Amino acid sequence: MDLKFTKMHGLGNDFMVLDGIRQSLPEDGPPLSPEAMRRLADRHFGVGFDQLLIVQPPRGDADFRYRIFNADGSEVSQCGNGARCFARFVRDEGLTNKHEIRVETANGQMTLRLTDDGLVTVNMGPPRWALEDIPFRASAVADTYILVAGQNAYEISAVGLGNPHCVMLVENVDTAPVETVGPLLESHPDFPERVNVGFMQLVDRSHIRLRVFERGSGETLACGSGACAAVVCGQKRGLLDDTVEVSLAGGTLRVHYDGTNGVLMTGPASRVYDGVIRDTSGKA
Ligand SMILES: N[C@H](CCC[C@H](N)C(=O)O)C(=O)O
Repeated sequence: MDLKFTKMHGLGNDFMVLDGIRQSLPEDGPPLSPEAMRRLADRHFGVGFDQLLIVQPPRGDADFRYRIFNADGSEVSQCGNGARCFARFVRDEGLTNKHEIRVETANGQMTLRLTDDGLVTVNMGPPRWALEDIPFRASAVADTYILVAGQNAYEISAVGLGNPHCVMLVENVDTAPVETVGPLLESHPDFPERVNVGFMQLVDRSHIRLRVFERGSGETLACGSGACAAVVCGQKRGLLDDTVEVSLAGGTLRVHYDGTNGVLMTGPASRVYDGVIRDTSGKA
């Protein structure tokens, strides 16, 4: 079965986008076997991607259904950079002529707005601080927690943006222990569904630098939900203003949250090429 796809990225966080409207994909469950997805995610044996995104017809009153799989084959319910690419894809493909698009995810609805400057603003919904909504095992909700891992203790904040995030402050992201502490905390037992791990450097009250070790994909060049998580955690600690520029390895996102409505994330969405998978067994 040939499978058409489009390769896209949001600030270098890259995606394989499958059109589940004009080609038939399973209504639920993975579109391919987890081993086939992992193979296709490989940057030598496959297409190479951080996440696989699926565009599907809505089940309720939204415009589309939006599903997300990490490079390790795990299905998740949020991807901020992917949401911008989703909006760009459905517009470019003529699947909608709307500028404001409502998508349903496993976590509820999100609104994506394409603006005339070619950027996309995603309303990521409100931050979830309740422990069971992250999910995170702690004795009570707090601004920061001490997470013991290996021989060390780390001061982190924890928040849900439709997916779980922990965020720590670092002096300089360039020297942050992302490669070692990232995987250690990603699978920490206090995060029963694992967690995305953000390393945040404060530049000033309206500018941070950020690196994210993503659950199920490793360090990425950018993480949209991670940028939102870092900003709201910084705000909760009284360190950041309502609108913050987030500088990531792949570029800059703008995040706005003033305690009302939802967390608004604005940035670009790029289309790279279209392709066809001839062999979806994952053995090619
Ligand atoms: N790795 C994430 C999903 C992708 C998030 C990221 N690519 C974004 O832009 O938000 C998770 O397992 O929750």
